[in-house]
Amino acid sequence: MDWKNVRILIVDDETDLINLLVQRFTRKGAKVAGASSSEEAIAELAKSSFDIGIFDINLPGMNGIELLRSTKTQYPDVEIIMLTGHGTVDTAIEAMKLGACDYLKKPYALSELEIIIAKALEKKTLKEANTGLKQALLSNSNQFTIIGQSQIMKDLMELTRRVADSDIPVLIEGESGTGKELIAKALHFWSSRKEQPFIAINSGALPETLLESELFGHAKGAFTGAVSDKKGLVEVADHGTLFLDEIGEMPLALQVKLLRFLESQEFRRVGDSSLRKVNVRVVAATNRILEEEVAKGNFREDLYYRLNVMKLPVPPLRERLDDVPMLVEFFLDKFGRNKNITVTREAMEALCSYHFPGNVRELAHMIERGILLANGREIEPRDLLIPGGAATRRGEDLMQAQAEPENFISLSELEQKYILRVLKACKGNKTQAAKLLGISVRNLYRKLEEYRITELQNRP
Ligand SMILES: Nc1ncnc2c1ncn2[C@@H]1O[C@H](COP(=O)(O)OP(=O)(O)OP(=O)(O)O)[C@@H](O)[C@H]1O
Repeated sequence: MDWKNVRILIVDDETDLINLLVQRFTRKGAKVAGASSSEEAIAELAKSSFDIGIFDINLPGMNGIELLRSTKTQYPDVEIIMLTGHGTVDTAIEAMKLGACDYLKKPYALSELEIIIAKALEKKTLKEANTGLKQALLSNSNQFTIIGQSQIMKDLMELTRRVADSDIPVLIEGESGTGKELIAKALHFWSSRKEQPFIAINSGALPETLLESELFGHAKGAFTGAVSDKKGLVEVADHGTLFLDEIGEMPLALQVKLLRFLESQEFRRVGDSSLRKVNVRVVAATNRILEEEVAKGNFREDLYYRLNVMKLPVPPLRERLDDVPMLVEFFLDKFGRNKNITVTREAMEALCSYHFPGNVRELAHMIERGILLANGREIEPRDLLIPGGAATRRGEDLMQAQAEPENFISLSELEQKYILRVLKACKGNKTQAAKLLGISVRNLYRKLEEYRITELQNRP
């Protein structure tokens, strides 16, 4: 095995052992860091990137399993080997379920550990080679979390589980950012195909000819630049799942070929006459209403009916606002790196009354940015940069001024008018007004004072 530049993180509370391993692996050419607690390990992981993590299960404070869980969520590409003590085989099995690539019982011979490292590295290299597939995204990570306690999400999860193991194609419909790719992953990782590849490709990202050769492969010389035979993604995904994102954008000519493939699992590489057969489960997603695309002539009706046999509609976030608090907690954990960052009640209220045109993706970005802007303190509504405050959706009319320059007013004048208007709508209730404006009550009072609005309000 070539140890050159392999980046390894060793986490063990026995510093002598760390030193021994650091010396040994560094001599071989690896770049090695050591940490004697999970907290130190988290800091190391934030500082530099690693290929392999070797974690002792028994660590003081946050234990190795928790460290594994957190690392796999934040840095899924790190391959992790767990070191276990006596009687912790159950924990080792749990670790494997959580995404550890292997485990070793203490005491162990160094040569044993080196073999396991070599295997982990091989696995990682293989994954990376696959990831290199042009325009395709290969995600072997079975580490995904779908948050959703609302009835509508529970029903969707239930349906997803029920259809996961069937081979029929599935159509996932939903607005952008609702979590369609997560549902596609769930369909794969909750099925018996889970050990096989999950290949995702955006059907709208490539011109027709390139997309065809990506999907079905090509023979050497099939077109300029086809310097060798190339497997299509349907072959790479053999026995696994092929996820066709943005299916509504697929060129019509290719839709015919896809339909043929769905019916027979047979295809021909571009420029090659031999018929090939694979076993692939196809999952497609769209943020368009395909039925409308069919009516407009942009999508083939026969393909639509084939895909529509099993449809999973993913609801927009505004239709399941009761999921917002849990999602907020989830993203605080994810982006806050266990620093226990919280949001103020006002911020949570502002989030719970926002309409999220960008759905869960927008919420994730808001929290990530909020953590940055709050810089260690509790996240307030202003840190979330909710577009125009929560009330904008109903305040659109203020934007409808005639386009003549003389009709426009200054921002502060607009703010003043807007605050007054919201206050009036809330019958003077400042808590409610602040909520609609997406600011804290304190901030509202500050603005009222600044604009002397109380006086204005009291005018006859
Ligand atoms: N229910 C959920 N729980 C946790 N994270 C979620 C959930 N839904 C979406 N996300 C996160 O939001 C982001 C967007 O989700 P995803 O990419 O699956 O959406 P999409 O519907 O496929 O979007 P697009 O149509 O734009 O491709 C991702 O980071 C995803 O992990």
